[in-house]
Amino acid sequence: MSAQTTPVRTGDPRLAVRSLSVRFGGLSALDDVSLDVHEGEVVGLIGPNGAGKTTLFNAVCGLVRASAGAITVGGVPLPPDPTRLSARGVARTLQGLGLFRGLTVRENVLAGCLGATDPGTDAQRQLDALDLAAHADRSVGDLPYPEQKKVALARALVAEPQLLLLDEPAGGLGPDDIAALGDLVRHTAATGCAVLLVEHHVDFVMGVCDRVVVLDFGRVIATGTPDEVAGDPAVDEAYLGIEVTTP
Ligand SMILES: Nc1ncnc2c1ncn2[C@@H]1O[C@H](COP(=O)(O)OP(=O)(O)OP(=O)(O)O)[C@@H](O)[C@H]1O
Repeated sequence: MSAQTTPVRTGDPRLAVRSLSVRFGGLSALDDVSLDVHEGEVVGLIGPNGAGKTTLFNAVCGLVRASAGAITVGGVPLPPDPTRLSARGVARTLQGLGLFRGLTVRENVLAGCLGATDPGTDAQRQLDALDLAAHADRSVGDLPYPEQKKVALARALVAEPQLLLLDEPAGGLGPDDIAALGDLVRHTAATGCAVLLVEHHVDFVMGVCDRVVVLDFGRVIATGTPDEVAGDPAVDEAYLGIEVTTP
């Protein structure tokens, strides 16, 4: 079977990152990074530890200041204030869980409903959609880890974001939960949401993403469909740890 080729996308991207650089003192965490995520598209952002993936998420969320470059959502520059992101249709999950452990499942989901006109109804709809309703009034810390990951997703999805940033959503999950997660990510994209996904689980990334962007030492070293990226020797060398020899 021939490799997929990158589809030609028309129209403005939902997320546009242009020539973004972020420095921490003398360290260049991101260097001239550009990427797009379109409506209905799932883009994977992969790379070795320390490549700059979380820094890019933090820059999109206004948590770190760029030294150069621009970020727009829906063609409009993001406000520097991270507390206003949900009003701009941006939601994010965190590495690990990032849940309020002292609160119930429902209360955690309600935390994603800031500014909603009917947060109780929205939260219930999302709890039902992710099969969490039976646990709604339990303390979130009492749930098994995969269910807690689902609560974190529910909190991000409840406001029906236009741009969803997922930071290692498959981390700590077994094969069945990862398969269900893949279905959920594809379903979310099918509603028109643009999804940017940071993940170390390569099989998951290759199975769920339309395109993949590979970072190494803060720079984009490859971009394309999963097939294109998987066949790129620079990616094998930098990310998969395979030594590439030339004949
Ligand atoms: N607040 C910070 N202050 C100083 N250096 C930082 C800060 N945040 C990240 N870094 C550095 O920036 C580089 C990129 O880190 P980042 O966390 O974005 O990488 P990553 O690709 O997300 O890694 P991982 O896969 O391990 O999560 C690393 O060298 C890291 O040590």
